[in-house]
Amino acid sequence: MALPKIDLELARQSIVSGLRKYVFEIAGKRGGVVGVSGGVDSAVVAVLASQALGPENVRVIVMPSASTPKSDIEDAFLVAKRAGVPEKNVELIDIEPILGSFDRALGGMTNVERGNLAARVRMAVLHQRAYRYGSLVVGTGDRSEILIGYFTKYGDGGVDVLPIGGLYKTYVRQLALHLGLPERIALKPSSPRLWPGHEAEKELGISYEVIDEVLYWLFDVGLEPGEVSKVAGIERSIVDKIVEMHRKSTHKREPPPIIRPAIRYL
Ligand SMILES: Nc1ncnc2c1ncn2[C@@H]1O[C@H](COP(=O)(O)OP(=O)(O)OC[C@H]2O[C@@H]([n+]3cccc(C(=O)O)c3)[C@H](O)[C@@H]2O)[C@@H](O)[C@H]1O
Ligand SMILES: Nc1ncnc2c1ncn2[C@@H]1O[C@H](COP(=O)(O)OP(=O)(O)OP(=O)(O)O)[C@@H](O)[C@H]1O
Ligand SMILES: [Mg+2]
Repeated sequence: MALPKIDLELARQSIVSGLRKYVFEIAGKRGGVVGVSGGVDSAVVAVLASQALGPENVRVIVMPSASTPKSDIEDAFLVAKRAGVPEKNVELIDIEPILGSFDRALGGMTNVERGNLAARVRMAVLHQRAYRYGSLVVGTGDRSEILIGYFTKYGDGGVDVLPIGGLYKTYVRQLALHLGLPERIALKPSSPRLWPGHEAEKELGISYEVIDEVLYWLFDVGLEPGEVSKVAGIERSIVDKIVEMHRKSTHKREPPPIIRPAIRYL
């Protein structure tokens, strides 16, 4: 069985009104800043942020590195246009020189170290811009990535609000089509592009179709792993791997534990 269908228009409306309320009323800010990559998550968030906050109150920052394909940069600009964000609010910031200076200062890095650093450099840029414009950093993490910990701690995880954090990747793709985004973007294979050729499903070793179905049975229905395997017809070892990804990434979803000192007032 595949994931059940959802009312996409209801999801859209509730995210738009929730985001508007959070940014303007609860946080008391003027707008939102979004890092747009050319991938589906940031495309959907850019459009929803524009609908929620007004296109003139949204800033789009495109931040390629050496491992970003040119076609992604073009898609990112197309997304900003489709979201109606005025050209003056769209910025291209090449992060390669910033990464280069870290490389020199740190004496070289592995692919993974450099990739996670790229995510943290983007986070730092987004917060600098957000502060300047009296805005919030609008995050692009989806429910699948959050539940399995597939994001860089204090990198793409270092955001102020998560409009699609309650939607599995499968639903984000459907919402992208519902919002009228091009199929090329809505159906683009998910890729963090943290190193050349880096693709999410290759690294994870499981497709999002399977991940989302397992997460649905575990977290929405509340079944045990053995039951999930039977109901979904998915090998037990795959279900266990997803459960393990969730368990091992608990620290990414929670604030750092404070080690409580023993205090005796004298
Ligand atoms: N048990 C524990 N309790 C508290 N903290 C713990 C910890 N274990 C590790 N840590 C800390 O966490 C750090 C490791 O976490 P982290 O730095 O995130 O590193 P890590 O989870 O190893 O790598 C990030 C993963 O997210 C993927 N990613 C990143 C960015 C974007 C996207 C995307 O989909 O676009 C995907 C990336 O491909 C990679 O698989 C360690 O350096 C350590 O500081
Ligand atoms: N080149 C980039 N320019 C601007 N922001 C980026 C860039 N690469 C990554 N980001 C930011 O990091 C986030 C995490 O990347 P991620 O790859 O998970 O999202 P995505 O590309 O929008 O969608 P998908 O996960 O399907 O690839 C992006 O949504 C975006 O906010
Ligand atoms: Mg991507």
